[in-house]
Formats: sequence, C-alpha cells, structure tokens
Amino acid sequence: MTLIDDTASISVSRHCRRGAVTASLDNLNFLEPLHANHSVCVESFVSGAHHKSMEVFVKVIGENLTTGERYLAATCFTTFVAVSSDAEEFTVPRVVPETEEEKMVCAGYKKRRAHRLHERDDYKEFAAELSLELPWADEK
Ligand SMILES: CC(=O)SCCNC(=O)CCNC(=O)[C@H](O)C(C)(C)COP(=O)(O)OP(=O)(O)OC[C@H]1O[C@@H](n2cnc3c(N)ncnc32)[C@H](O)[C@@H]1OP(=O)(O)O
Repeated sequence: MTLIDDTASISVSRHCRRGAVTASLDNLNFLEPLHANHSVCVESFVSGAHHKSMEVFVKVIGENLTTGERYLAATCFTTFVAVSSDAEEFTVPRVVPETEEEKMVCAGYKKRRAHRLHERDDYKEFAAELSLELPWADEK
C-alpha cells in the first residue's frame, strides 16, 4: 500500500507541480496474489481533477520472470488534495486522457467522485459518533 501511495503521489506531483496530501483510498481490489519471486510494477495516472482534488488510478501488475506471464494483481483509486503554503488561489490542471485505457478510466470519474463525496458525508456522521476517550476511562 505504501508503493501504491508513493507511486500515485508521483503522478499527482507531475500533474499539479505542487504539494498534495492523500485524502482517501478507495476501490482497492486485490485480484491475484503477488508471488515473492515475481516482479511488481506499479503504474498510475491522474484519472480526474476538480478544483483542488485529483483522483489517481493505480494498477499493480505482477510478472512471472520465468514465464513472462503478466497479471493484474490489484487496482485502486486514490484521491489527493493539493495544498498551498500561502493563501494563493489555484485550481489543478484538468485531465486530458490520451490512450484508450485512460479514456475508459477517466470516463467514470464524475460518477466515482459523486459517490465518494456522498460516502464522505455519511462517514463524517459516523466518525462524529466515535469516542475519543481513553478506553480505560470508565474503569473504576
Ligand atoms: C501515507 C499517507 O499519505 S497518510 C495520509 C496523509 N493525509 C493526510 O494526513 C490528510 C489529512 N486530511 C486533510 O488534511 C484534509 O481532510 C483534506 C486536505 C484531505 C481535506 O480538507 P477539507 O478542508 O476537508 O477539504 P475541503 O472540504 O475544503 O475539500 C477540498 C477538496 O478535497 C476533496 N476532498 C476532501 N476530503 C476528501 C476525501 N475524503 N476523499 C476525496 N476527496 C476529498 C473535496 O472534494 C475538495 O475537492 P475539490 O477542491 O476538487 O472540489
């Protein structure tokens, strides 16, 4: 997961050329186990951008170095939010997909974003109910 976050953050930095923080990670699907003696290639690209947020699609590809067989081990979407050290107003650049795969992935951005924001609101309500007390605070 560190590899996923690190790789995605490189795509984000190249896209907006400023600092950004990971806001969420979703649709992380582990599709095939990665074997210890296989190579791992993590690919990512920015698949959608709004004002300050950028969605990144990440593919984790395993390769059996003996047979050359390549397989999709995992995919996920992660969202980063660009930050500024001063009060400067900015909007991150829009995404212009080029390959067929980029066009296919980017086509679902608006729907995923709407779903994500809806879930974020639900999650805020859930989180507001969680206790911050020390677990042993009630012990007599
Ligand atoms: C290894 C690691 O990376 S560990 C994780 C490190 N990351 C962090 O510590 C981040 C901690 N969180 C934060 O700093 C804040 O919650 C932030 C910056 C993510 C969001 O700050 P907020 O003040 O809530 O943001 P705000 O409501 O103004 O929204 C700003 C943008 O972020 C987007 N956003 C905010 N939270 C989320 C979320 N959970 N998922 C997706 N997008 C989000 C909003 O949609 C908005 O997008 P837009 O500007 O493109 O329209």
